[in-house]
Amino acid sequence: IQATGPERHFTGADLFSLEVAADPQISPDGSQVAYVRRSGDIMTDQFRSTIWLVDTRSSEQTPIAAGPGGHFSPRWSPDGSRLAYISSAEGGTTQIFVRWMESGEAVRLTNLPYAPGSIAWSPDGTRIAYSMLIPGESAGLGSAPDAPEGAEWADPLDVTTAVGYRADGQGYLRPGFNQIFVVPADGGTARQLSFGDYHHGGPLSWTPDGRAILFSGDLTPDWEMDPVEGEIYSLDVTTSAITPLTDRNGPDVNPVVSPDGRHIAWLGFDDQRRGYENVLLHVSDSDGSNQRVLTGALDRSINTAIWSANSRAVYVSYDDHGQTKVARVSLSGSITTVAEGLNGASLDRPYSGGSFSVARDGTLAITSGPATSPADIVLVRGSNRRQLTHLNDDLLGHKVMGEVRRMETASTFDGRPIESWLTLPPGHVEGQRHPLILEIHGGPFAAYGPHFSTDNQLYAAAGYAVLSVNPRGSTSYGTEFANLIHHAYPGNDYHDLMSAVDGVIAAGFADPDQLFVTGGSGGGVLTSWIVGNTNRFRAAATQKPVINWTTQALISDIPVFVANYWFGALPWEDQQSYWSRSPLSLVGNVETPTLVLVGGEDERTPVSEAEQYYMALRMEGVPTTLIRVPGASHGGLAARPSQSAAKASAILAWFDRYRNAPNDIME
Ligand SMILES: CC(=O)N[C@@H](C)C(=O)N[C@@H](C)C(=O)O
Repeated sequence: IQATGPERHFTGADLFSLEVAADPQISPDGSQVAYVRRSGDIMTDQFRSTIWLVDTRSSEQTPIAAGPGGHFSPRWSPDGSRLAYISSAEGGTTQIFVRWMESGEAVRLTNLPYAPGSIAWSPDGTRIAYSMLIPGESAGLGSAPDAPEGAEWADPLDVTTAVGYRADGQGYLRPGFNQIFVVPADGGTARQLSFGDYHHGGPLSWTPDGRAILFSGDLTPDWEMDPVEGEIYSLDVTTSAITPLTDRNGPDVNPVVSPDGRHIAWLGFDDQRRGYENVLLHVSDSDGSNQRVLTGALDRSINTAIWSANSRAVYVSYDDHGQTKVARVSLSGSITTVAEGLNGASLDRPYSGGSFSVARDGTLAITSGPATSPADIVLVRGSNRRQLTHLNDDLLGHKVMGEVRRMETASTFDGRPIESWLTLPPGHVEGQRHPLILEIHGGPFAAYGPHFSTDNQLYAAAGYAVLSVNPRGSTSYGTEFANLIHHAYPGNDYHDLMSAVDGVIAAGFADPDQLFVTGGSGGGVLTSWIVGNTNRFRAAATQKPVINWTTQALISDIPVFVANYWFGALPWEDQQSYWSRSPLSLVGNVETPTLVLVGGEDERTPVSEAEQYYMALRMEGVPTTLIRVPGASHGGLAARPSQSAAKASAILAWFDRYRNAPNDIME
C-alpha cells in the first residue's frame, strides 16, 4: 500500500532511524568532544556504536571510528594529542586502538585474546592500563573415556563450584578472573600486573608519578558470598605489590586520584544490609588516611566522580527527583549544582541517567535532551548551554511527539507527595480524556523522569496517555523514601501507584473506564501485584516479572543479593515473607486479562518466572498469552529495534483487544 502523505506520528519503524549520544569526552583544552553515537541499523537490526568528534566552537562533526564493527570508550591522552578507544574494527575480539589527532592515523595497539575494558592513560601518556578476563580452569570431577582419533564427541561436562556462574547478558559464565594489564601507548608488549583468583575491577586510576594504579575489588576469601563488598587497592606497577587503602564493611569503588596526587576520591557506603543506600563521595589522603564523606548532607546517590584540574573539587553526577544533575563538590564539602537535565542512552523506558566529562577550565560536556528526543551532546560553560549535536532533528523534526507533563499527587496511604510524568497522545486537546496506560519502572530502586522513551511514545501515538510514576522505593528522593519498601516490596507502593492514576483521572486526562497497566522487571512485579489486588484495569501486560521470590532468589544471577538485602533471610528460613510478597500468592484473585512477556535469555528475572505466571493464569482460566523475545537478555529486552517495536505493538494489540470491549465482556 502506498503512503498518501508523510507519517507525522512516531512509529515502530522509526526505531531504526534513532540516534543517541553517549559517553561524551571533552578534550583537556575544551576544544572538542569525542562521543559515542549509537544508531539504529535496519539491515543488522542493532544499535551500532561509532565514535565522533564535535568541535565545541563550530559544532562541526568528524568521524573517528565509524566503519564496520563497534567502537566505544574514547579516552583522551593527558595532553590531548591522542585518543584511545576500544573497537572491533578488524573483526573478532575488541582491541585497543589509538588515534594520533594531528595526523589522523589510527593504529591497533593490542592483539588480545579477550575483550579489554576500563582503559586508562598513564599521566605521562606513555602507557595504557586496561582490565581483561583471564580464563581459569573449570572445576573438574571425573572424566569421560578417551575419544578415538577423529571421533566427534559432545562437549565435556560443565562442572561449576562458583556462586556467580551466570550473568544477565552473558549467560553461563566462562570461569576466570579480571586482571589488570599495561601496554605501551605507541605499541609493544602488554604486561600483566595483577594475579590470583580474585576480580581486579575497573575503573583504573594512575597516580601522577605513574608508579601505581588504583583499582577496586574484594580480595578476601568470602568474596563470592558478599556481592556488595569492595575495597580500594593500590597496585605497584613495577613490583605488582598490592596495598589496601580502605577497610570497612561496605563497598568502596571507583577510585580516582587527584591530578596533584594528594587525594583519592571514591564512591561507597556502610553496608547495613538495607535494600537501598545512598552511594556517597569519599576522599582521603593519597595513602588512604584521613577518610571522610563529602556528600553526606546531599541525601542523594552519587553516580560518577571526576576531579577538577586544580584538585580542589570533584564533579559528580547524581539523580534528584527523576532528573540527573552534575554538582561541583569542594574538598570542604560545599556542593554547587552546575548542570541539569542530563539524559541517558537507554531508549525504551524513561529511566534517569546520563554522562558527562570536564575540561581543564571546568567546561562540561553532558548528554542531554528533552523528553521528546534521545540525548544529544550539550556544552555547559557556567550558565551558558549550547547544544552541539542534533542527531534526531532529521527524523523527529517533522513528527508530532507526545508531550510530557510533570504531575504530583498525595499518596492515599500516608499523604506523601508522589511524582510522575504523563505522556499525552500527540495532538492532545485540553479537556480531552484518553485511555491510560500505567507503565511501572523496575529496580525497584531506580527512577523514571522526563526522559525520552520509545515505549511511551509508541503507546501515545496509538492514542493512550502514559503515566510513569516514582512510587515509594524510587531513587532520587533520598534514603528514607527509598527504604520505605525495605523488606516490604511489593507493598504500599501499590497505593502510591493507584493514587497517581486517580490523580490523572481527577485532573481530567484519563478515562476511568479505560485503564491499562504494564511494567518491566520490578515493574512486572508491581503489574502482577496490581491485578492480584484490583480489577480496575481492563488489561495488563507484565514484562520480565519476578513472580515467586523463592525461585528468584535461587535461579537469578543475583541470588545472594536478593536473599540478604531484599529479605534478610533465606527462603526456607522465612517462607512466609517470600510467599506473601510473591505475586503468585495472589494469582487466584486475578480476573484481568494479563499478557506475560520475557526475554528468552533473561538471567536476572529468569524465563521460568514468567512461565510460572503464565501457567498459573491458564490454570485459573484468566485470558493470557506468553511472549518470549528470542535471544533477549533482561537488560537487552529492547536491544534489537525490531523486537522493541514488536514488543510495544504486541502490548498495544493486547490492550486494544480490551480497550473498547463492552463491559459485559470484561465481566
Ligand atoms: C537489581 C535489578 O536488576 N533488579 C531487577 C529485578 C529490575 O527491576 N531491573 C530494572 C532496572 C529493569 O527495568 O530491568
